Amino acid sequence: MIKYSGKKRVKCLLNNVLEIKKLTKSFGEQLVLDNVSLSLKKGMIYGLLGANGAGKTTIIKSIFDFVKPDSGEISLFNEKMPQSVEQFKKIGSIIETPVFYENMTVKENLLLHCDYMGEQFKNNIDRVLKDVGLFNEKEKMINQLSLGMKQRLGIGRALLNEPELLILDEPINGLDPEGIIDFRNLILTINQTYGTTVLISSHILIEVFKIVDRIGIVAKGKLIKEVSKKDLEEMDLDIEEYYLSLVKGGVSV
Ligand SMILES: Nc1ncnc2c1ncn2[C@@H]1O[C@H](COP(=O)(O)OP(=O)(O)OP(=O)(O)O)[C@@H](O)[C@H]1O
Repeated sequence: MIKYSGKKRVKCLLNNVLEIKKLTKSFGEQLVLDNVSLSLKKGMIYGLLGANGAGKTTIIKSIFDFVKPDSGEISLFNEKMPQSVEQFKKIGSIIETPVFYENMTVKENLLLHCDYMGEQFKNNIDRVLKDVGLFNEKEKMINQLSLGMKQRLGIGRALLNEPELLILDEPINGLDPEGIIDFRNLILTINQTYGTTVLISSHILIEVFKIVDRIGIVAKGKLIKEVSKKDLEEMDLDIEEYYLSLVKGGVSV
């Protein structure tokens, strides 16, 4: 099903692809990130889980330098920020709602993305469109797509450059049940085939939990807990109950 031209990457849980240390950010009086540290090893799928307004998007925007942290340090592929454009080209991303040129077709939008990311990725356009179920819509204008179709296209665009790191902010928002299942299978296949590292932020706990290796729970700007899925499963804990016990702060888990 998925056949990118990139070399098959070996899953290796040794190197940190992303490392965030003691990130702090305030907007005016509001402390939005409070000393957040986390790291993603190569090949890991990491779920950043938290309520609306918890700070997930601000963490992600800081990785791309769209938000300037007040303090802290971010390293991508073992290099400290600020990053070169070439480093960012190793990433595929969705940040908030994917934005497209509305008066261009699906295919034209992806071609434009390749102008920036690399001409060689034009060969991937048909494949990613098939992978996200939009091959038959490739000549449609963006303004003819439904919300869920735009979300699928955002996922396709994020995969176009055969990224080493995928950063997906709320990727399943707007997807129908079939779209969510397709998304899950697609991410797992890419991760297992190419060793692609994945960071997914979401407030849809159960769905994201199905595919992650590790979760970090963000509440009110703090990373209040990191735990591996394996450990949670061994403790026989339900992700929703676990999450609620942590954010309500009553139970020590
Ligand atoms: N540019 C900004 N100026 C002022 N406040 C901001 C700005 N960006 C985010 N915030 C505030 O920072 C807090 C965290 O927002 P953020 O978007 O990071 O949360 P989130 O966890 O991604 O939420 P959601 O799940 O709703 O997307 C919120 O209270 C938000 O209002």
